[in-house]
Amino acid sequence: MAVDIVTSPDCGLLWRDLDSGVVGRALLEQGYCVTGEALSAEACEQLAGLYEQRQRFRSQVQMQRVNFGRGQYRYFAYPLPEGIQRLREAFYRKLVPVANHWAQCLGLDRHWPSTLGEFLRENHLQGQQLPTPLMLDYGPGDYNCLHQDKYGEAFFPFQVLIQLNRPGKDFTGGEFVLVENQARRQSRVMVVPLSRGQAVVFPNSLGVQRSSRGYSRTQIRHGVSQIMTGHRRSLGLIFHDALK
Ligand SMILES: O=C(O)CCC(=O)C(=O)O
Ligand SMILES: [Fe+2]
Repeated sequence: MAVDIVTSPDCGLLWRDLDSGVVGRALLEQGYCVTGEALSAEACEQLAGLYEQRQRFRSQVQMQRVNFGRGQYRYFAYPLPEGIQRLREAFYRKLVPVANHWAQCLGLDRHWPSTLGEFLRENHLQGQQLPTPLMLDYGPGDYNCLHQDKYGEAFFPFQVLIQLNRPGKDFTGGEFVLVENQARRQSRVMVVPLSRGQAVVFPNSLGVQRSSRGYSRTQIRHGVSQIMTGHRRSLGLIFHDALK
């Protein structure tokens, strides 16, 4: 069946298979969670093609100019393409129980509302009104330095990255990586294997480690290793909006 990611998302698989309990356990035990195929090959191609439609984006960043690495990304403008809006809402709904459990483990005085709409209304009242879903575009030699996507006081503790091309075929290198830092410990690196259409759910900034006395906080950063050959595009879903 033909899909049109712009007007109607192809995320039936996601709603069926993405179980909050499974995601929560993977985040705690492994540090991240890779989903099954969140988007079909056709949906990935359509999404990757949106990058050329300049009017869909509010801004563009040349990563080299701001010392973020090498490559380019664009933040979508509101209203988001329908498919991206629905993906963002669907992921939020699945992740919010995990976020609230996370807050309990870490002793954070935070509670996230059950729908993305409510969460964003709160963000907007705090002045975080700019949409943060983005597409990234990398060519040979490009890379994305380790970073955290914080855009103000309001934040959601997880974010999602969807791989839109075929690793090993459309590009080589360009691995998505996470690095965990914990006080008085050496850093731990996680290289996340992703095929086209798969999504990874990962901590936005604060990680959780089980310790003998319960849970402790870690700092998580993410990035992309250098693309060796070909081109790589990805879709990032960040749930909090950004300050103007
Ligand atoms: O291109 C990637 O895989 C990383 C994207 C990223 O930094 C993000 O979605 O926040
Ligand atoms: Fe990022």
